[in-house]
Amino acid sequence: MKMLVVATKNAGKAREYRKMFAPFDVEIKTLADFPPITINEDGQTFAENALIKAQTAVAAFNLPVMADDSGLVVDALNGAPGVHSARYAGDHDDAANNAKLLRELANVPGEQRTAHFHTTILALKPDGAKLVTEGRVNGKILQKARGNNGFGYDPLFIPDGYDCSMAELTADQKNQISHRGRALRAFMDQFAEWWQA
Ligand SMILES: O=c1nc[nH]c2c1ncn2[C@H]1C[C@H](O)[C@@H](COP(=O)(O)OP(=O)(O)OP(=O)(O)O)O1
Ligand SMILES: [Mg+2]
Repeated sequence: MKMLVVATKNAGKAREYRKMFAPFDVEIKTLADFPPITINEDGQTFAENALIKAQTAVAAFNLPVMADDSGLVVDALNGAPGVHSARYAGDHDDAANNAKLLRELANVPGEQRTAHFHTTILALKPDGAKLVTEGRVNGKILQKARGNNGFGYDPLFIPDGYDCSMAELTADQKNQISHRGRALRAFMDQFAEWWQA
């Protein structure tokens, strides 16, 4: 069976990838399955950070790697938190990040609270072959958190066309519409060709 390392330390992402890869003939490992490595996510874009994650992991493990750099882009905040989503409030703390987002948007009325989630997936083989796909989902930022599923900013994000938050969807429902689900479907369309190349 093909073995692919998903270069993430995020348990929420790892859970989503394991579920989405389940129908395919691919064994998924994550960084939790290997001795710890340090990844400096100092890129200016999602694509740069995804490349940094993938290159660091390929150099450490000499295995095919897939990295995910993602985040929340809020129009009224000129695109913040964007590539800084994970450390928006200082350290990697979802509750603190959500609280800061609500504070920053305190005076922004409902119709101006538009936002989207973005994911760039970048896969890299030790021979340098690359595969890059992207996905996004548009929505709005709620005034108050709702729901307990998912992770990160999900309790504050209401996808367009829905009247529940991303954290009130089941895992399957979220994967059907999410930035990550869309990026992964585009990825799987090209996966076999990339793997064999
Ligand atoms: O579906 C999502 N639902 C809610 N929030 C999300 C989602 N997807 C990304 N996010 C947020 C979480 C984190 O604040 C940031 C990702 O940052 P990002 O650097 O890509 O991931 P991370 O540091 O958590 O794990 P890692 O870099 O090891 O993959 O955007
Ligand atoms: Mg990160």
